Amino acid sequence: MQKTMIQSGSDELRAARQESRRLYWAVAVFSFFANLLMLTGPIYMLQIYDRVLGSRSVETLVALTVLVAFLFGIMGLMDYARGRIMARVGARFQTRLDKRVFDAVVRKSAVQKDERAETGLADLESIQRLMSSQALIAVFDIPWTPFFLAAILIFHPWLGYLAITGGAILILVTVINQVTTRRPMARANTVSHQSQMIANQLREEAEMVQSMGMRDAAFQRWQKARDASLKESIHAADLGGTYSSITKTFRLFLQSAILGLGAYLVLQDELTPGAMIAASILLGRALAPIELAIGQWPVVQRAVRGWSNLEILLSEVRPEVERTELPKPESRLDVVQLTVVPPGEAQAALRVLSFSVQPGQALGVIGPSGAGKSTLAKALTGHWRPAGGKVRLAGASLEQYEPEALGHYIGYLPQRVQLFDGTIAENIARLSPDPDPKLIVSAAQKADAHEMILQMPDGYDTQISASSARLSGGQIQRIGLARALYADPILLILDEPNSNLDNSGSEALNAAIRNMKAEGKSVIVMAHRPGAIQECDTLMVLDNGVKVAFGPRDEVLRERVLNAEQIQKSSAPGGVQ
Ligand SMILES: Nc1ncnc2c1ncn2[C@@H]1O[C@H](COP(=O)(O)OP(=O)(O)OP(=O)(O)O)[C@@H](O)[C@H]1O
Repeated sequence: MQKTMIQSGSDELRAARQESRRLYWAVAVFSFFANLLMLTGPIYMLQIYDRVLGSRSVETLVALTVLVAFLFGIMGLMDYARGRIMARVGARFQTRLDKRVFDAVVRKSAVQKDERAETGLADLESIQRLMSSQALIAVFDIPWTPFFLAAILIFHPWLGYLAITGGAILILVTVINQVTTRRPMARANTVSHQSQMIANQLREEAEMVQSMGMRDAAFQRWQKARDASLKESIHAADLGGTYSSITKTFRLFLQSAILGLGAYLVLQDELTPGAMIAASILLGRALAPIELAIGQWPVVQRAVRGWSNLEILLSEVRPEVERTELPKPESRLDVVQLTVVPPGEAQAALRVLSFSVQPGQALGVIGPSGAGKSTLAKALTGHWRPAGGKVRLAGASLEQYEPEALGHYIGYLPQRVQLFDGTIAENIARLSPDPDPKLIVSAAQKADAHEMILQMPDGYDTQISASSARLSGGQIQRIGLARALYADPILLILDEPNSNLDNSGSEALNAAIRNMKAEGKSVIVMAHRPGAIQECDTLMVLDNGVKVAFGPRDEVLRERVLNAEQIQKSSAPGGVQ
């Protein structure tokens, strides 16, 4: 994606980060004092070797040690305080963006399966982890590295040169580490995510996998992805581990080397023993943040990847604009020259389709498989945006309504009903945190699900799972219908509503449609089975995304029967040419 195109997402992330500006300053101040107090150790050593050992004064030793203990105590407190602040900076960043990223993930996934949307929430968490990690604290310590190196330089130029060269080598290793491990780590992450996805899908469809004897084949498929993931992560871990071992060993060697060089300079009378020890401690301090950054590199890289994914996701899914609240509309639907192209497809699934549904009317939409019925349902619920034309509800196009409100005005029963982990009541109430029991029961009664629910072990409070293992297809469809009716919609869109219903279920469905009509509301039914269009006043026939017939139900049906007879006659031997 072009840099300019991800600008808005990038701005949003930066703005969220900027909100903790004051806390960063606080961390910087604490880091200043913590690092300043880091000098306690070297100064203590200087005093011990060059003063106490020379004067043999126990009082000085005790006084110095008490002072040092106090200063180390303060340093510990500073370090503890900045750690706590950074943990809160990370938490604040995540909380600030949780809703925005969650909305973007849901909105993006509702339209199309998208890898960035799949990892969106984990991406946000990875940034939070980095913000709360030692790696970010190291960022506040790194500016002190030159300062510590300069202090060594003051003790003796040779020691300074050795320290600077050592530091430069470590930084070089860090950069090489960054460059060489970025790709393998990203790859390891992608394949691990893929294998996880395969496992999830197989688990969700466990019943089918088991009953169709697919377990071995499924295992092999998963194992292939798992092996690839393992191979990549071993490769990434090997690389990362190599760099971390090199730096660790090199740093230890450097610490001895500086002591060796210091001892040589002491022998040459160019340095005091205290300065030799102090230089070694200072070197350790100077290089600690670099080593820490290398050790925490996977956290850094994951967060960097998370940041750039979120930049793109948030740029693609812009924040919802504030809309002027419209009154609850009357149930008049006008579809004008509607063209819909399914996401990721080049070809339109619905082409220049126009029709109207008046309050109190029910429209049936029929047509062969792939004709565009479900596509129409998705466009009418505002789920898929039109590539051309408009869908108007009481004169206003769907985009003018606030999406949450639109979800209440339009009740939708999708072709494949998916329930959530929770009670039946919570499912009917669309997971509302403040459900209305009267509305739940009334919706269930309208969907003829009330008696069925009462027969469940805990009635409305029966726990069901997303896989709906304890419910039959028809029961799921009835609960789905109750859910569609819960918010007292003015327009009901039913996609193959009776595919799993028995006779009494179909009758209840027709009663619900009749009820809606009597209340002056409208209904659109996408159907294969004639039972579902029994209550429809008008009928539309779709074929290959185009309206081929529209009119009063019986007229359209008669015409179709006549057409079919004519086609039959014409194809019969000796028929019309
Ligand atoms: N999510 C999608 N992504 C890409 N193309 C899609 C998607 N959903 C539907 N299509 C395409 O749109 C066209 C219409 O499909 P649609 O599901 O609307 O048909 P339908 O009339 O509901 O069929 P059925 O009666 O079998 O449910 C088909 O060619 C299909 O391939």
